[in-house]
Amino acid sequence: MESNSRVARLLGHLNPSEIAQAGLQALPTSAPSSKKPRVAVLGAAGGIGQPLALLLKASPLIGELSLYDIVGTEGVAADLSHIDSSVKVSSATGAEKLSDALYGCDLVVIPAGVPRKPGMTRDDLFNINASIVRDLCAAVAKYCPQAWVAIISNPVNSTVPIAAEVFKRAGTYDPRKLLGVTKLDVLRANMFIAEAIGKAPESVSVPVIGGHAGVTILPLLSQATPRVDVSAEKAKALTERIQDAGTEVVKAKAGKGSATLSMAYAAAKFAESCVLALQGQAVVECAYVESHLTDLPFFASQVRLGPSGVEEYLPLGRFSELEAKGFEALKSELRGSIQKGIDFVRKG
Ligand SMILES: NC(=O)c1ccc[n+]([C@@H]2O[C@H](COP(=O)([O-])OP(=O)(O)OC[C@H]3O[C@@H](n4cnc5c(N)ncnc54)[C@H](O)[C@@H]3O)[C@@H](O)[C@H]2O)c1
Ligand SMILES: O=C(O)C[C@H](O)C(=O)O
Repeated sequence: MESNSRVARLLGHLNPSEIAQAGLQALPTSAPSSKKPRVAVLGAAGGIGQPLALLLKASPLIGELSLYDIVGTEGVAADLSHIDSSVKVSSATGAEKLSDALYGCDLVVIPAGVPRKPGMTRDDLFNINASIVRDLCAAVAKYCPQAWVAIISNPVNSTVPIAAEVFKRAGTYDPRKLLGVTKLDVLRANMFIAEAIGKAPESVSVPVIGGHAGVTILPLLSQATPRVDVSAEKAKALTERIQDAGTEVVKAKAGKGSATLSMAYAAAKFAESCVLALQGQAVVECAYVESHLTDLPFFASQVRLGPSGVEEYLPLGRFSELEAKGFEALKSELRGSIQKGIDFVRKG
């Protein structure tokens, strides 16, 4: 699996004809599946979990929705099960029922864990959320080792490396199927830029790279569609607003948690992209994944998803001066957060 993972990363830099010219063989890709998938939400009774479950229950792409939490799952499932959509809803509560929740899942979405309060950083959540993600991923490795795993729980910069280590230990690690969810950063970038340039948000697309915390969130305004023609000062202000957007919500909620509704929307869209990819469509998303695009072992960038998971890493492209500075500035924090996650599993 490890050598597969290295080849996958190498192949991520090459297009199919370069792969052929180099005499390399692409990794075996999974066949697309026509079956509507079974999707699990772990942390389904929470602030994100509930609206996410609602959006997935309403999705025509999902076959079964498996809801899991340590408390309150049955009520959420009973409520959702009255909605007249074909998605079958099941629920499981407590660690002894986790296996029931995970069996047969194609995609596992994890928003389990505590959210920030004003004055906290995402890293302040590490002490509680690291072990939650570790234990849930250990169960994924046991009960649905083939599933794609999308991690929302913060600090994402560390929880994704934690999940990778857990899967490596279990011998089930496939880096193409482990995705840190950074789509909310993209939605925010699209929205704030749309407001700034007077365009419809639906027509705006801004790649966001790096990680998911403060300065590690790096929106690439210079690569946005349509072109963003603003002063350097305005570009800096917009970049900082996107980087601080999570904190903006934490402050506004004044002790009652962090972004839940926008996150649920972002996660539902992301989950649908994963499902479309599983079914054979090529979909491009920004996600925080194991990567060799930079010298950081995990990095968020645009990736092309297909039936096997991440099938191509899109190039980072040319940076503006502001972005080049931002890229240098994010490296040490992101590297530290990645190492903290790895050490938690290796030394913990
Ligand atoms: N990636 C992102 O962009 C992003 C955005 C917003 C929030 N988040 C993060 O998502 C996480 C959840 O946020 P929230 O607002 O939904 O919090 P919440 O407290 O409202 O909900 C969390 C849920 O997780 C459950 N839970 C706790 N331990 C569990 C376990 N071992 N197994 C299963 N479920 C468990 C809780 O019972 C609760 O229902 C936080 O860590 C938050 O920082 C990430
Ligand atoms: O800011 C937070 O703590 C939650 C989330 O990471 C966000 O970006 O909204």
